[in-house]
Amino acid sequence: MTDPSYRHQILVFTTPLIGNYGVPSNEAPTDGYDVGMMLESKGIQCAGVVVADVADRYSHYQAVESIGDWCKRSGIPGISDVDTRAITTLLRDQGTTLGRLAVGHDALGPPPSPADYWDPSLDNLVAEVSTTEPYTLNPSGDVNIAVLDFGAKANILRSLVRRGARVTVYPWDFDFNSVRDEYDGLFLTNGPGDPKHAKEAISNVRKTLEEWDRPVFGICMGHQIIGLAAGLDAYRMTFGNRGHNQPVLALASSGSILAGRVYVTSQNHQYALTLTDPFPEGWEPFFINCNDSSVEGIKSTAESGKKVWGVQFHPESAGGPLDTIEMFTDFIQTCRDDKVARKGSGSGLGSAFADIGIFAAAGALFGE
Ligand SMILES: NC(=O)CC[C@H](N)C(=O)O
Repeated sequence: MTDPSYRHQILVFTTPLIGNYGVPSNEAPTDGYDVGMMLESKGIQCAGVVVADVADRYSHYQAVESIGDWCKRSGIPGISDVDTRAITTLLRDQGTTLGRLAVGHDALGPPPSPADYWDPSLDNLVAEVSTTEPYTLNPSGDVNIAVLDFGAKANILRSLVRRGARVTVYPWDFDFNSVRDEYDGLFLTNGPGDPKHAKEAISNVRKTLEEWDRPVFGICMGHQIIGLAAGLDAYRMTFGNRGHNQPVLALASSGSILAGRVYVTSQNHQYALTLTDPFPEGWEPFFINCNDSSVEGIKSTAESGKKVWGVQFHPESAGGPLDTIEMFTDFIQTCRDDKVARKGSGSGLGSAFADIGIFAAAGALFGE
């Protein structure tokens, strides 16, 4: 509910009982990074919630209020005691659709005309959720990472900072090219809506990809922006991919140590990059979704001399499986090795991201 990529969406929960753990406080971050402790952003981002059975009585040692009180305090409507199985069946047949919440007379009266609905996908939602001012987290970090904020989930920022990075977050339309030489790497975040609306970001990132050879990593919207900047197209999916159990295959052709294995991932997206053959020069597909064969990742080819990766899924997955969390470790380590190599004190460091072995330290997967 607090993932900014869900901005303006009504969420229908398929789990029948919602709210029994209550809602935790996001205040007083004890991790010191000032992105909040628990939630994925400062508050509820979705437009409404639909649940079968809402728990008014909650029980969890970290809970401070019920989901009902939280929604009320946030001005977000919720509806319960509806048959979410029937709604899910409908959505699974016709795909994601425009909708409204109505009770009493409103629900019984004549349905609104299509013109009464606002389609959020027609607007640039990124501009609504991005930071308006740059800010820096962990100023003493040893590797300098710039983040373009399309609606960042807090756990992306936590995942960068926890690995020792100094992180400066810029508004979505900031031209990173004006400061790029100060940075060891660029990160592009997730974000809501149709990626094609973020035109300024696409053209800025295109320039970066053409002229800069330091590491770039993008997640979800960030991956779509990299793809559009690289010359791929994007389309609106009928169903989108959501939930915490989306299987993705690392393609054998990617030449990566990950190749040929399937990872379970957390996802929330409605748009996807179009799979073309051939891919634009200098690029190759990295991951493919095992359920619907959609593009789940792209990377720069070894021959291109670049170190750029985009993944449609969420390696930072809060909550969700941690199969791919080490992509953050490898991104930061690649930036660090690259920095050392640039300073001339490295010897053969800066090996390609995908070859370091995302899963080399299997134990670390469980240490996160
Ligand atoms: N989580 C995301 O970044 C979503 C990306 C984009 N808004 C989509 O729906 O495809």
